[in-house]
Amino acid sequence: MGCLCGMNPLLMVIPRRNPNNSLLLLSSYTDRDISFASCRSKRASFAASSSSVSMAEAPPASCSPTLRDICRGKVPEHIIKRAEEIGYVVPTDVQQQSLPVLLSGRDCVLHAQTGSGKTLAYLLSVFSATNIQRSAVQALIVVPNRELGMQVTKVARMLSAKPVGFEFTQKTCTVMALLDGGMLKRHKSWLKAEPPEIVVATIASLTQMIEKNVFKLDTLRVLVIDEVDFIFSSSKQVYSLRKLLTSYSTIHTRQTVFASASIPQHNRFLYDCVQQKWTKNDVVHIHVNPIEPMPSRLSHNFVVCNKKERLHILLSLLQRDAPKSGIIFVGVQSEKSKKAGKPPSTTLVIEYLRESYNGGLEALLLEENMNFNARATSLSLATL
Ligand SMILES: Nc1ncnc2c1ncn2[C@@H]1O[C@H](COP(=O)(O)OP(=O)(O)OP(=O)(O)O)[C@@H](O)[C@H]1O
Repeated sequence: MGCLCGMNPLLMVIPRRNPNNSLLLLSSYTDRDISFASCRSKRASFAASSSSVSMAEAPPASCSPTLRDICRGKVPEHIIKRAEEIGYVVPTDVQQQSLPVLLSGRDCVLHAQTGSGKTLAYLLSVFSATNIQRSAVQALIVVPNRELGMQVTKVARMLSAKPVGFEFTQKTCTVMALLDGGMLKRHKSWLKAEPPEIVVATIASLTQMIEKNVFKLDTLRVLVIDEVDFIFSSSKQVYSLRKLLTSYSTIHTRQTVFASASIPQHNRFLYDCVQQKWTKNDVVHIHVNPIEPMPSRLSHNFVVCNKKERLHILLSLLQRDAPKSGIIFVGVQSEKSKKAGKPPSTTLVIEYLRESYNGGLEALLLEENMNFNARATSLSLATL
């Protein structure tokens, strides 16, 4: 990696010899609520990941199935429509590989990095198994903490809302969040009076409700354990989780889904799943390997130069290393320059490189001094 510094760090290029070159920056997005533009970038990075599940070779990108293609006939039409409305059209790698398995009703271990789209994959499966005509808890999603629970609930509620202009007379699916610190009293009466179809719960709140006999899991059709590694690493939660998996409900009447970014000793975990009767014998492990966040070796070079030379030095570095892609950090435009009606620094850099650089380069331009979220939403991609 080459880095060129003037008075402030300014420019960074990632040379061709780094096999993950264009992925370094993209793989750093982990925020769940980033804009769709950055989600798309993120998904671009998934193309390089691989899976351990043996499936028919993925079709070429041009004829890759859409989420609608995969979910047609299995997931209710209003949910598919709503997903499209939100912007979920093209499946991520993990969704493409797991949805056929999940929608067939088989037990599944979803093992893919944070932000790869596991939540949407299991939620679509939950909606496919939920019968809206039946007022009973049919799906339970267990999360390690309140924060994750709130995020999952939000996505589930977003998906179950009525799509714009959709002719729909029946009621929509109800999603209850049973999270630590919540108003459990109110939930208690809600659960008794009109049971929701989907419950998102932390293991502590859930156990409390089950032990107080407020609700039973005999109508359960899908059980999802999200961030399973986290739950299993906490001795407080593990006892209740084991009970949930084997005593409060049974593998014979439910589909079981485990999701996690990391599952240490995953072969051992899969073995335990079957041995301990947490899942059925034919559980499928969908493993989408994480992209190496960094190459194994980094070399950091920098050039000290004065302000006027910066663009010229950047050009020399590009010509020397001929990178396929690069991240260019650009100084923020000064108020004086803005008032003078000059174009922003990002435009100047792109224009200069377009005119002077002959090699092909996919460049991401980032303005310095931005916080993470501002960077995620303001990334401008230029192909030179
Ligand atoms: N098919 C899709 N198209 C567009 N955006 C998507 C798609 N699937 C997921 N996303 C977006 O990608 C982001 C990450 O997805 P998600 O939260 O499902 O990942 P995850 O694998 O469950 O992450 P974690 O390990 O943190 O639970 C979210 O902002 C989500 O809205």
